[in-house]
Amino acid sequence: AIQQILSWRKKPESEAKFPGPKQYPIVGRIHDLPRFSLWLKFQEWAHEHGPIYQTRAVDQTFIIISDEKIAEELLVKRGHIYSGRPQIRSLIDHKIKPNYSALMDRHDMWKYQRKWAHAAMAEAYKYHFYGHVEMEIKRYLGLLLLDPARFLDYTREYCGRVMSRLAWDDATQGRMNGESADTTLHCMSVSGPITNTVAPLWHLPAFINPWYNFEVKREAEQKAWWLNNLRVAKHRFHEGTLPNDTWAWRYFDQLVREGNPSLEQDEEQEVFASCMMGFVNLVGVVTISGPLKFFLMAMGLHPEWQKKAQEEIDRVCGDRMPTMKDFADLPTVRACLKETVRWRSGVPLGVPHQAEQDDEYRGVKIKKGTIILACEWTLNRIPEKYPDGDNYRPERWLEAGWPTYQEPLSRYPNFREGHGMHSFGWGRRTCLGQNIVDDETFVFGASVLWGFNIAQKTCPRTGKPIPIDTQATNSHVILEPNSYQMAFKPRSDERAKQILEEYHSVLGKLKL
Ligand code: HEM
Repeated sequence: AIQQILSWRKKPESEAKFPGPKQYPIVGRIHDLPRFSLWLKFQEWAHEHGPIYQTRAVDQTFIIISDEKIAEELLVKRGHIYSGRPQIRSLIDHKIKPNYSALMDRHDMWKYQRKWAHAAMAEAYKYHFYGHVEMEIKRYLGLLLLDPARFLDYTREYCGRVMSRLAWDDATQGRMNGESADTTLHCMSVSGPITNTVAPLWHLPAFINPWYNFEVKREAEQKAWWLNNLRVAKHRFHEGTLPNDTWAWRYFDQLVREGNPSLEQDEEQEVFASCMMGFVNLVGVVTISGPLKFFLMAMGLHPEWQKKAQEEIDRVCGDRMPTMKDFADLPTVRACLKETVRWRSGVPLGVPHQAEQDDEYRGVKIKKGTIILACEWTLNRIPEKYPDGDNYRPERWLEAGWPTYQEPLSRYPNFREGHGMHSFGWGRRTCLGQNIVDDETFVFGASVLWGFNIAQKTCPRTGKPIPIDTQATNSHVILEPNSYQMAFKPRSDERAKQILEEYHSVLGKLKL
């Protein structure tokens, strides 16, 4: 507070500023920032103050961008300035530790981990993730048939299993992977521990600080779990039983090629490697399960689009289950998925960037340390690019005349290129998961719609559909919708039989 009062006295009156909401002494505008659905407040302010505005929470300045061009100018063209990450109060030293690739500052460790993960992902994409996505979907459909009420659980587990299979050849860790991701996301979100908003509480001494103690335990358990997985995988590599389509195998093979055939490493090196793989593994779960849960919701609420996609699938695949080979022929399925991620963003605030040095933009000085947020929720509702942005309109990707329409439809829309790629962030920090998002969501969407009709559940008392609040989420940085109900019915007895047969055919091959 004293620092602020002194800086007000020093500040020349005329210093140019971006517009923004009225700021109050000391608090700035922290008092009316909601902990849940914060993006709605940012959207409201964007309508009031324009595509770039600034606000303050105590002594931290934020610049909020709601325009693609401005975001590109700052976060891409000036990526050498705006690619840091801000401190999240309730995580410990995440800017420098190996277990937080996406939350580190840009230093050599970040560069190494990012390069490694990018190469591993690109290699696996060449082989469409070695068929694991298609194997896991057969398990998922079987479970959906047997126990449809648990569809939300199974959806997250499907995503966790694909990642754990790719990382360590151990899909059984998929459930734990999802839970661990969820807790980590809670701890790093404004909707999480109160210490993320009332930061001074974080500095209470450890013996009366439940938030700090929780975080120390959470982080230690997660790191120990990752390290154990690495060591098990190393043991299996030595034995010759670790499949070569895992990231762990790729890493050990690299060590061998670098002249370390015995894979001797000290603990620090092992921790580094286990965190590098563990983090990619972890970040790939909820990022995909959130959009998939919203996709099922959208299909239940928009039977007309469900029907269009099913007619397309039936025309192309008939009685066989869809696979990645059908990608080019199922644009309606892809449009429904792409529109889901636009309509209900999985990362609605974007991931914050931080200015690494002083800069000036449009005549306004931006200080080192300023946090820049390109608000994804607002970007997805810019009327010129996304007309009728509040509504679910997959036709914007399918029909000429819409600003986001792109040809050929055998290629667009997708999650790797073309319009709407701002969902995956900006410049040097762009998401590394686009390839797997493309495959995993496509196989999921096409297969579920091939096998099932999805409808809102009816209340047995009123006879009316049970309402779904499509905006109710956990408000994490990467979010999932709150629990909701939906009815799944196999589209025919024949399809149900096929789903069960396919389920049995993979049981022996999958780790359960
Ligand atoms: C629809 C799903 C997904 C969306 C919308 C999404 C979105 C994002 C966004 C907005 C960022 C921050 C970019 C920035 O700071 O400008 C990000 C970063 C990242 N994403 Fe994703 N993501 C998705 C799926 C995935 C998956 C499946 C993986 C991995 C398997 C992944 C791995 C990463 C990593 C490693 C980063 C950190 C990059 C860095 O800081 O250097 N993402 N993602």
